[in-house]
Amino acid sequence: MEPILETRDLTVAFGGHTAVGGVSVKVMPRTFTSIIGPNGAGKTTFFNLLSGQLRPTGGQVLLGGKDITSLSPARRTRMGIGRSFQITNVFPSLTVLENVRLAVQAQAGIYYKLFASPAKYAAFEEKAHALLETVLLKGKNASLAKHLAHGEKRKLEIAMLLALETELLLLDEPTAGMSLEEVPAILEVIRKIKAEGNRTILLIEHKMDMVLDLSDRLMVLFHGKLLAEDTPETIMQDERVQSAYLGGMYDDAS
Ligand SMILES: Nc1ncnc2c1ncn2[C@@H]1O[C@H](COP(=O)(O)OP(=O)(O)OP(=O)(O)O)[C@@H](O)[C@H]1O
Repeated sequence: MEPILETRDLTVAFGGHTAVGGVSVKVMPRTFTSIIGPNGAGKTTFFNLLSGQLRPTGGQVLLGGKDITSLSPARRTRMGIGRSFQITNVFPSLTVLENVRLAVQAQAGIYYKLFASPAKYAAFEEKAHALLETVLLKGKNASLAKHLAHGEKRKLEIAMLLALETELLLLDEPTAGMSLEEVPAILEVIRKIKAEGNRTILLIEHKMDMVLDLSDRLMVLFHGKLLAEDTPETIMQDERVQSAYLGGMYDDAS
């Protein structure tokens, strides 16, 4: 099987500082890969290189075997890379359902005509309902987005990301800023998306219990370099990873 995503010697330097250095990985379709590493290891920068927010100073990004290194973020989204912050806006004064319906409409290419036709409108709304069910936010359909709790807002963002229907999902710390009580709900949402089985998911996450629960593969970034890439079992026994742990790699974990 061909990898859906591949990086070859991917590198970006800011001034004299190499934030991501020579990272070569292959991600197989419909797998779940978590990217771990301490603060400043280059995880978000690596995502920026995949989604096109940043251009590398060296190396390549390939999607389905095609070199996409010079393509814009919008082109990459159309080709199948979805990243949560690419959603331009959660409209705070619209309801949860309206926000997701607009994301569904945008994916269908209907931006300006709010009511294209009653049949289409009903189909968009039905899809929005289904997405809200996936992210366990159905009870909040009628709430205004601005009234959601932080964890619920993240769920809304995930529903809007799913509306893009990209095969690849880049999730950058979906539990960031959440209270401990909110974390299990997000874990359940991600588990559910994984169980649907039709996506390739890359997750940046510090919460190791969550990472071990979800991942088929782990990538460990350390000072911008790929320290290891393997199954969670092998990674957890890897001496280099262990010494990185002992060296305080996860001091910041919560
Ligand atoms: N636009 C930029 N200009 C200069 N330096 C940058 C830029 N973006 C990232 N860096 C630097 O690159 C390094 C990697 O940062 P990055 O945010 O990718 O780390 P991270 O692994 O995602 O960390 P965290 O876990 O804290 O989110 C850091 O030293 C950061 O300061």
